Amino acid sequence: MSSELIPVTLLTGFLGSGKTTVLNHLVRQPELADALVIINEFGQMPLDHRLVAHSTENLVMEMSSGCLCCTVRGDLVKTLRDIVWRFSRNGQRQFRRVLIETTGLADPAPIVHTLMTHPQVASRYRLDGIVTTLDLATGEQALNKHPEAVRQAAIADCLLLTKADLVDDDARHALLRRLDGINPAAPRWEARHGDIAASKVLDLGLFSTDGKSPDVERWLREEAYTGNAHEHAHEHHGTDGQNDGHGAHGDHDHGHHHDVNRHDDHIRAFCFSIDLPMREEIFSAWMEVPLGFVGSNILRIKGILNIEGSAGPVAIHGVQHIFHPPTTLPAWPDDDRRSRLVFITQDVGRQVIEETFKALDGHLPQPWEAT
Ligand SMILES: Nc1nc2c(ncn2[C@@H]2O[C@H](COP(=O)(O)OP(=O)(O)OP(=O)(O)O)[C@@H](O)[C@H]2O)c(=O)[nH]1
Repeated sequence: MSSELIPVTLLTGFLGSGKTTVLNHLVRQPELADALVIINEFGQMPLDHRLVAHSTENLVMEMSSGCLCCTVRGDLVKTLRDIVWRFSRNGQRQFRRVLIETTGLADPAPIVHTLMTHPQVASRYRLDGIVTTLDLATGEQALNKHPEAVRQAAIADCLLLTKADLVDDDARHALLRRLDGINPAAPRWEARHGDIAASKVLDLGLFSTDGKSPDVERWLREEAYTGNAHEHAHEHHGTDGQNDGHGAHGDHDHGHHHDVNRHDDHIRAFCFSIDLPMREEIFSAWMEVPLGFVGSNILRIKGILNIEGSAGPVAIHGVQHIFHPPTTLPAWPDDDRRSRLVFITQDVGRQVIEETFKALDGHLPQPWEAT
């Protein structure tokens, strides 16, 4: 069962955005005393933690198939396999969760796919969440210049805004507004000199280590996607204390300048619902058709589905065109039995996805309306 797999947190973020500084703070906290950290072999900063393993990441990957995201990270598979016995004492595993720090330049998708699909990895681990650091001082520049910085932000389950000490409110607001377009649902927290509570970055998935029932509402946050790509509800849901980065962008000003070269102007974030239970074959075909065409342009999909004959909702979760094995949840979170899906894509509008569904099923999915 998914809740029994070892949770893995992926810490990603652009070069120099503060990943190692955050990691050093995290590992000092009791929640992470039994977390094993996998860091890149080339990382220069030492980590003061008893459970550390190293992995290699090839910065340049040559792909004959042309699909970078489908590269299986053989080195990571080996590391994830080996740590289970390397960090065992008297047959007892010494860690309960894993944190992986990626290199700043790497597209994290191959790592995500390795975690989700490699049989030896997926049978033992589950992706708990993708945490992306974004430097408040230079984040806008990184988003302008580097498409991988936009992708890292778009696929995040949680955004850590670092170097808050270096910026004024105007700069902070400008970056937050851009993030409304790139990733409207991920909670945002500010981290000064790496200071962030571990609880903010752990248990971001449907399952928590304490065995609580899945919190679908918090996980899906479809209400944050209402409206089109650049008209999201500015829904804030961080409440407690100094690291809450949400309060800072409560205005509804969408008057940012649209530069045609901005990578994030290609990002679309939307959601929709489907009223009637759907046949599993329809859903599978729907996923295959659009994904066959636009594969790597779909950055993130999450959803709960009402599949005919299934006792509970089926949770799906994909990064690009690779899906975590669907999980049937024990119960619906409320009386609403519609299937609900959220998408973050690059250059693929809602219409493309809707029309493909209509072609298979005969009617259009409905734009989501929060009830
Ligand atoms: N002023 C300030 N500096 C910070 C903060 N967080 C990190 N830094 C500095 O920013 C630099 C880069 O931080 P790292 O933690 O090494 O960033 P990284 O993302 O791990 O870097 P790479 O591994 O090279 O991608 C270091 O000099 C840190 O001391 C912060 O909140 N405020």
